[in-house]
Amino acid sequence: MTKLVYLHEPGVLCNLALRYRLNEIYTYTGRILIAVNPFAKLPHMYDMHMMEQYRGVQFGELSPHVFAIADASYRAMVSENCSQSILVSGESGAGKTETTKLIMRYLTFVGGRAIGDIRSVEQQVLESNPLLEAFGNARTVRNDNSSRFGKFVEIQFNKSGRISGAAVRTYLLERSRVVQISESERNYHCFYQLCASGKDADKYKLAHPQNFYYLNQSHMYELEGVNDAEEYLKTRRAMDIVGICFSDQEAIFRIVAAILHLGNIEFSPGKEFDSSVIKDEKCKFHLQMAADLLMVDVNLLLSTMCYRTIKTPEGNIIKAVDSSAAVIGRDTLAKTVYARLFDWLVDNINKSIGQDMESRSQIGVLDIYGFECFKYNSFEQLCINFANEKLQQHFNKHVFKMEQEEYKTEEINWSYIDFVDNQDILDLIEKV
Ligand SMILES: Nc1ncnc2c1ncn2[C@@H]1O[C@H](COP(=O)(O)OP(=O)(O)OP(=O)(O)O)[C@@H](O)[C@H]1O
Repeated sequence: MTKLVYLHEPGVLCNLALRYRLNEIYTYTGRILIAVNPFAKLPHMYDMHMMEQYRGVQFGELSPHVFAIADASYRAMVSENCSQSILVSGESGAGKTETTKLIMRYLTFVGGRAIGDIRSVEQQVLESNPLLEAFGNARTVRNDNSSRFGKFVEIQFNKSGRISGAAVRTYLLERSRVVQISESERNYHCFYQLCASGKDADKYKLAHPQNFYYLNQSHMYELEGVNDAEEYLKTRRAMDIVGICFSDQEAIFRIVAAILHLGNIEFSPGKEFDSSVIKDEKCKFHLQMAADLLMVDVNLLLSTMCYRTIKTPEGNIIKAVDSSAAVIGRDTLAKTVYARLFDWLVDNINKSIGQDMESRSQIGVLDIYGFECFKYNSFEQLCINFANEKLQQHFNKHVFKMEQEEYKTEEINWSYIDFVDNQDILDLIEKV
């Protein structure tokens, strides 16, 4: 890209389109790799032979490839003894998650664990994917399996450059999706999986998703080529693999079911001004189910939604709230419980993969949503766009400065993947 005479948007797009037509999905802009989603399986691009070809080769010598980025990152870590990060950014459906998996595959290839290890870290991280996807992925208008959270996978290495552990950190789970979905989209996969699970669904008094408010705001219930009942079994298997015991698995799905029942609780105005009561018998049933599944007192659960506590220096004042505030309380509870469940799952996955607290250095792969702009944008879009802006500023500062010196290019904003000092990324994430 840097060899273009005029580096402007039409030139960049034309170059990408021409290369794409020649089946060249990767293009460099200096040290940054642009990947165009092929939406087709290209096994020859990622096989063992290809990995062998890129191993240890000077960056830029071979055709642009995601393996070249991973290799340069690995070599920089070994030779400079400094942790690295690879940032994978782009809009929804661009191919970030697939790219992350390819990077991990390559890193395991060059830095595979010592002989004797039964399961590689890549295997372990990949095996935990169905679980993360069941609880953190959903159908959007752009992608049937869109990750609704950011992910930072840290691959840890010992002093001989061998993988010694890994950890997955997640950011910005889209909590609002639990209680609100747009037309043609779905809530998180786990809800539909549980509804389709047969005996387990009966146990928790669940039925078709159209019966639950948190699922029926959009009329999209099924995904093409996906059987939710089978996916449920896969999620259960993934839980077995990461060592979540049967009773914890039961607790997880009790919480998922409780959230669906919570969503069906409606309120009517109470007798007193600005107060609310539960609407009818049907809602009472869902309230009782939610309380039973969460193992909490039913009256206490109701009062957490219909009342609020104001803390004053003189003590707490308990005040009734109107029915619309009670709905907000209900939704907040559902979102918080779900987000905590997700964090708990991530913790368990990390325990199962095993971290090396004494690792010499690490390569972090950040897979994070790109800029978003919808008809209605919420606080989440602000956070996502802010995070992207900060990351881009960082790259513009560190990477483009270097390139400008080298190639005299102008600053452009683009989706990129690249490697930088790992500590910078960690500091940045903390700030964001
Ligand atoms: N390198 C690739 N080769 C073949 N297919 C790909 C590749 N990258 C992406 N795809 C296809 O594109 C789809 C979407 O990719 P992916 O889920 O990685 O996007 P994403 O950027 O992570 O999206 P989101 O932000 O919504 O999670 C994949 O399911 C896959 O079919």
